[in-house]
Amino acid sequence: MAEADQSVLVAVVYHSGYGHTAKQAEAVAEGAASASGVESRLFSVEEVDGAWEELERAEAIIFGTPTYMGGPSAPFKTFEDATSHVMMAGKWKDKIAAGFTNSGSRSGDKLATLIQLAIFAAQHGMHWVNLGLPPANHSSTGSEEDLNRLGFFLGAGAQSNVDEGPETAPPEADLATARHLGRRVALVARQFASSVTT
Ligand SMILES: Cc1cc2nc3c(=O)[nH]c(=O)nc-3n(C[C@H](O)[C@H](O)[C@H](O)COP(=O)(O)O)c2cc1C
Repeated sequence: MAEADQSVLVAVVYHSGYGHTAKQAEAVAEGAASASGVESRLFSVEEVDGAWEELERAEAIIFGTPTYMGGPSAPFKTFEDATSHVMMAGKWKDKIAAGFTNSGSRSGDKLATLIQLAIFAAQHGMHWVNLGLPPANHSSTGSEEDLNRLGFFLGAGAQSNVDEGPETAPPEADLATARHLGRRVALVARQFASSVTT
């Protein structure tokens, strides 16, 4: 945990097969770093083997994966399974956690992925932070530009048209929603770190 004069660390661990969820992950990390006194680090699951110590040092870890076949992608699940030794040692207990996912369809069963990420965090004894935005784009005055246009509560959702590359998908509204989640987690982590007494 950070000392009073140290910056709070928010780590983002993600998988992305084709680059779309990577864009969402970058936005989450950018949002986290926008909070003063907070440093964010981005790790793909492919590079996580060199990052265990840094993850242990982090006040918060935000998990992100594309939704494949109605759940986290296989590489992300491999990462989850690789954390069993971390879980047994209680190394992430009482850290802050949150999650995000991106997929091709508006729904695409993304909620199942967010629920799985929340269960994963709970198995580690982490404290789950939700999205904290009202559902948008659900009335005649809503639009595709709204924050949380896909209407999730548990975490951040994004939707990438399957015929577009990561240069244009997911759209800006979903990236702004991701930035919101990163900043929200950073503020909670900062508050949590400052209130920890020994
Ligand atoms: C194996 C596979 C399974 C997929 N399953 C779903 C799904 O269940 N729901 C959905 O909406 N999109 C699904 N998609 C589409 C991806 O979620 C979508 O293309 C996403 O943007 C990919 O993110 P990435 O570029 O980060 O890998 C699937 C794609 C693949 C390759």
